[in-house]
Amino acid sequence: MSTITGAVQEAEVAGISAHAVTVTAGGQTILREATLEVPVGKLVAVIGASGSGKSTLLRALAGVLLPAGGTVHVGGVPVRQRMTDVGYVPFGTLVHPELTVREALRYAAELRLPPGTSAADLDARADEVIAALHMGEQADVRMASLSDGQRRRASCGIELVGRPSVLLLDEPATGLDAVLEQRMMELLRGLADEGRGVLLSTHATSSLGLCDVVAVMAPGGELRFVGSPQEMLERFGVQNFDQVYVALALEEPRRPEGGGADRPAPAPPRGARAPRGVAPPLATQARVLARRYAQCTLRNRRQLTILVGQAPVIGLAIGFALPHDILSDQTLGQYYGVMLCFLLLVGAIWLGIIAACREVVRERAILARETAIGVRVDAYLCAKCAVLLPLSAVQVVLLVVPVFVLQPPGAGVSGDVQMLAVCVAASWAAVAMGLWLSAAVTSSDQATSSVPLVLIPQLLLAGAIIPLATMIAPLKLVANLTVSRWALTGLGSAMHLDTRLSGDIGTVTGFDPTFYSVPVPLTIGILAGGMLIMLSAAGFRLDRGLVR
Ligand SMILES: Nc1ncnc2c1ncn2[C@@H]1O[C@H](COP(=O)(O)OP(=O)(O)OP(=O)(O)O)[C@@H](O)[C@H]1O
Repeated sequence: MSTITGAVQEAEVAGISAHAVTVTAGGQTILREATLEVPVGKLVAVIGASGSGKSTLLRALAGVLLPAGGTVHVGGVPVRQRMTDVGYVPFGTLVHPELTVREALRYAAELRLPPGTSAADLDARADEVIAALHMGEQADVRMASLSDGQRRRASCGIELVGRPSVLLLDEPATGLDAVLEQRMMELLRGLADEGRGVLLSTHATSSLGLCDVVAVMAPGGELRFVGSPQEMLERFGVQNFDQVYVALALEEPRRPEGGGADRPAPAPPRGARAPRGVAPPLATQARVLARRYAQCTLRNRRQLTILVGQAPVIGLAIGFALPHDILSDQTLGQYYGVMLCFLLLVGAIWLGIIAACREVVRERAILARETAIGVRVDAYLCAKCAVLLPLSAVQVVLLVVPVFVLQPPGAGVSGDVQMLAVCVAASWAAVAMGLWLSAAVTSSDQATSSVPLVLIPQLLLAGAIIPLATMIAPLKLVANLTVSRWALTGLGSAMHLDTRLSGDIGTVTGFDPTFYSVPVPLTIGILAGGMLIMLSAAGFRLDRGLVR
């Protein structure tokens, strides 16, 4: 049988220990002074009623949640300084459905193994983990096509690739049938026997006999008991593991015992070990993440077709909506010129926001995990931009060309090119806005339903429906901060609307020719600046929002 023993021995291994860890949330204590140790070579299970705090304990141990009190150490060093030593598999699966198992593990290896690891070693590491997980047959199957149990194993493999000395798994057996559950527990037993500390939370009791230690959580976040499976049966006065839940429900709330808070803090081992992991440099991270994102985007054919396909449809709709040859009309053409610019920018902003608004939030859990092992948020956002910006440039070309064919703006080739450039800049700023939105929400549904909140002000404040000159001063100030206002100025300037707008039409509509007399490169520069500001805001939001 393949093992990953050699890999574990290469690194200094150390167990994880929590002392008197307390977690509060929403004004309540959800974990009370929990003390627990997971030494290397041991398999530890945390059981307990739903809502008793098992996941909270794991998150605190994994360092993804900051406890209100107590300490968590790996090899004597605070866990937050040794995140790369801890493999954490939250409930559910942290995988990209578009990738195969081999590809996912290969990317994980690139992000987790030391910089400079050769391509052959990265491949070998992915193969080694596939073999250890007995997933040879599924190695080239996409995650989306795997069963739940197989996906869980693959999630576990993604963490194992980095050779963690501690592995924490939140309910890895939930939803598996009895046979698969037994196999999962045997796999975890094997991983512990190979020399790492393994902790899992579980509701399943049939395989608890495989564990060295069982920790029992009682409602209210109280760690009621820590000991061997046999000691647990004796402590609760029951014959089998299932009955522990019944006995626990009948007990009064009380202070922890066994491994609870009464124990003194475990002394850090002498010569506490330094963190092992050194994350790859920013550029390498950005490259790996961009490759992975591009691969996932290209594989998601239906989504890509919708994104790209809607651009010419919107373009044709704009082109046909305007009356034929109206732009050459001496009077109305000026008004329709403004409308043409407005519709183009609305299309460009729409395409940018829609392409980006779900792209962070849908992999938020993966990002949280990867930032914990050293992936940088700026590398992540660069990778998003490396894919989304070219994609939205293509969309904008497909939007603009039908419009120009059906309604030539009459600004000459250089004017057309400038208009195209402004539309691209507006869509890129909108991509950044979409990424910020995606970073600020917590679900894809929230992202989609929040799009009008950012889009409607862009429509109202552009200066086409309500001319800027007629706005009250505070609104004018806000309008000057919108993408659409500068895109309209840029497009109108490229179309020479300043000279085309006559006083008559201005009197009727409120349009001001000076609004369109800004150099086009300046408007593009302003849009680019806006894009950078919004990307920074997205990065700031992610930096603050991923770890509590
Ligand atoms: N962010 C939060 N804000 C408020 N309460 C929270 C938060 N996270 C968890 N809780 C509460 O803390 C308690 C423990 O939650 P936790 O998810 O750790 O329980 P669990 O034992 O893992 O449950 P299950 O077995 O159902 O997964 C629950 O009552 C939960 O509602």
